[in-house]
Amino acid sequence: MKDQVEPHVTADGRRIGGVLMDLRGITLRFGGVEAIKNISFDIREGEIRAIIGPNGAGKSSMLNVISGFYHPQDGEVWFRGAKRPAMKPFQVARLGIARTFQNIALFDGMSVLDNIMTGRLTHMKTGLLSQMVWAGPAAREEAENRAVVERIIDFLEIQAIRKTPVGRLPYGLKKRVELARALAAEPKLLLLDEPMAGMNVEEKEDMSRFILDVNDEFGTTIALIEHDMGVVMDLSDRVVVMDYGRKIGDGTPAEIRANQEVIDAYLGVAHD
Ligand SMILES: Nc1ncnc2c1ncn2[C@@H]1O[C@H](COP(=O)(O)OP(=O)(O)OP(=O)(O)O)[C@@H](O)[C@H]1O
Repeated sequence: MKDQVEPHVTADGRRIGGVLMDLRGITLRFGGVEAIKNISFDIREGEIRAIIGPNGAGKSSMLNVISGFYHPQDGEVWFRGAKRPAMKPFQVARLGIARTFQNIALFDGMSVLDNIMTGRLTHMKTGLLSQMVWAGPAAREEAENRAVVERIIDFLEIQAIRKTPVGRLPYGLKKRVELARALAAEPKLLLLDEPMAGMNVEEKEDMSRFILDVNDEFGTTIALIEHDMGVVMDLSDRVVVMDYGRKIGDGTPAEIRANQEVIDAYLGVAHD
């Protein structure tokens, strides 16, 4: 379906724009293991893009290339029309790419609010010292940061737990706080590493709704890895399928469902 890769408005009224991230011929090796084999695909502005594949296919490695945790031996990463040089993850974050992790990475002893505030660090310009003495620019910046965070807390419906230490929260809410922290960075591209892993049906429904709302309301482009096939097919505009480090499918959920190589490699095989 050629028209799906041109800028267009989706059936539900969302605007999909030009290429935001372009991965060109990415190859990543760990010693003798080729985790990613010459893979190319793009992520378009405003879309929800899924990366799927059986265990060990190379999905996490690909997400780690996108977020700057891994540097591919071959290939190019283009972001917002420019070739991205090898960067440290915090530099990639400053470009406007935020992520969540497969295993929740929050500070258990800190409140929900403070955890989400850490997501603003990439935006902070004033030094720690001026923040401590509450000097003018620092106070203004703090107020701006608080405003962004408060909006996200409202949006994700976590007002009631804002003061609660994260360690005391049930799993589904921790995942939501992690999403909130990533959103606090106001990313152009949000990377979600198995956002539904370990969730019950109700929690999955909530998380799906929030992902769709974030994309719709903030216009955030989202790339996600997810094992739950129903969720992937419902949420995504386009899906990349990996198997043994290769790309074996790339298209709309309907195209992926009809792709024989994908069915053989993945969909027909019970997972987990
Ligand atoms: N840090 C590493 N060092 C060595 N080998 C690695 C490393 N990370 C991944 N690999 C290997 O690269 C391949 C792809 O792994 P990766 O974790 O990216 O797959 P995945 O599709 O995310 O799998 P899963 O669904 O199980 O999380 C595997 O063979 C894995 O063993």
